[in-house]
Amino acid sequence: MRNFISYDESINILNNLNISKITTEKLFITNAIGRVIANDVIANHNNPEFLTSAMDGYAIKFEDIKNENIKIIAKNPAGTVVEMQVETNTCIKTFTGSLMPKGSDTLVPIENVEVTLDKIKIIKEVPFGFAVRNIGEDYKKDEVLIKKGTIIGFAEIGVLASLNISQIEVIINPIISIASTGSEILDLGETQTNDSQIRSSNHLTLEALFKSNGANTIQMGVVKDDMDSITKLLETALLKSDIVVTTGGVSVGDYDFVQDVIKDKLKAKVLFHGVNLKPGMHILLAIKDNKIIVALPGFAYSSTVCAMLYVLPLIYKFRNSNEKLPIVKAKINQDFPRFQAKTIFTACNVEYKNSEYQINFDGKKQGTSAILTNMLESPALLIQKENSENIKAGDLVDILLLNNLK
Ligand SMILES: Nc1nc2c(c(=O)[nH]1)N[C@H]1C(S)=C(S)[C@@H](COP(=O)(O)OP(=O)(O)OC[C@H]3O[C@@H](n4cnc5c(N)ncnc54)[C@H](O)[C@@H]3O)O[C@H]1N2
Ligand code: MOO
Repeated sequence: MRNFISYDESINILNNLNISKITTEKLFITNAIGRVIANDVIANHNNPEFLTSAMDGYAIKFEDIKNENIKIIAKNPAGTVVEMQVETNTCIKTFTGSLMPKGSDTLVPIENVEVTLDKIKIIKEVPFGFAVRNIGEDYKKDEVLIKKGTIIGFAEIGVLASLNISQIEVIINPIISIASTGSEILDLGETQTNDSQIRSSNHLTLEALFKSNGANTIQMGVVKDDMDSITKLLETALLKSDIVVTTGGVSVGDYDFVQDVIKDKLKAKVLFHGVNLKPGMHILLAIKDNKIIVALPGFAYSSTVCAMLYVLPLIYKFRNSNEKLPIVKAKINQDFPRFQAKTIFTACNVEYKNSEYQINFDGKKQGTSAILTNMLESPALLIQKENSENIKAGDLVDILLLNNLK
């Protein structure tokens, strides 16, 4: 008899896995978008380095703010360093991005002055230090600007560029091989020869999910319920990848061979097979030659949910990143009793309204774990833990935001 462990225990086992192989490569910054940075990025200068004008106007000494007769002694375009110094009764015309001239402390915008020949009269006062960007306004020397483990996006690229860093060291993404098993499943374009055959969606759903969440994927396609074919496929996949993910063949049927291949043919170390979880109770996690095998159930909703719960955290581990599954609180619109003594993930709709996430089940189909269409549009998964209370309308519940994983 199979020993079903709790969901929390299965996640603990996953979290305790040691990933020895974390390797890095150097990339030009815009080729590193979506990758995880391997080291902290520390500012080697203040930005700006000098007092800098934030508007077009006249650099003055603040003591002259009520002076109606200030002489313009020079112009100070951005990109130049003006030699002259602002003294009492004088100003220097200064532009956005120009350094503030020596002696000045305040910038009076063009709109606030009347100019007559080479003199200005301030018609609208500004406070001391107006429109002057302080040294280190954006960042200070020695500040940690980007922490290791961060995923590189547009803001990181901009900050790296401002530091004159063209190449960065990033973690090499894990390689995941994906295969779907089942004698009834057909790959795209394969000719259907009898009514029991269905199109395989799992191998492509998972490829998409893993690719958009930081893995390199090897698509192994579909394989029939045949011990030798499954063994060969897994052996090849293990050679090429860090993680192998299969779907189907892990339940109790006569043709559920994936579990037998993993246990008896490959003699992999099984960490668990069976979790008190809905969907995905038959999930199997094993290790073979330091490679991880995740055998997911065949149903489309089950395999997708389990891939999110177990494989995405493995990707985060391999990338040494600070990513986490996007679990947030939401207000539920109806009572929701827990119908099984399991941890249950139920598809719902989510929207952000009145400063909170709100969920409902409008249009969600009920039936088996085969229903993948419940994950279309604006989906989330309601999480009910194994020993949680029945949920009441208006309660704040935990949900997993699915569109953040697209
Ligand atoms: N007597 C029992 N029967 C079942 C149990 C059980 O405990 N006792 N568990 C049920 C649950 S829960 C699940 S989940 C499934 C898991 O079974 P398998 O992992 O062995 O998966 P299969 O039997 O191969 O397939 C299940 C279902 O999914 C369809 N499928 C398979 N592959 C794909 C694919 N690539 N794309 C789309 N759909 C796929 C397949 O046709 C089946 O309908 O077992 C239950 N039975
Ligand atoms: O545990 Mo199965 O994956 O619900 O349908």
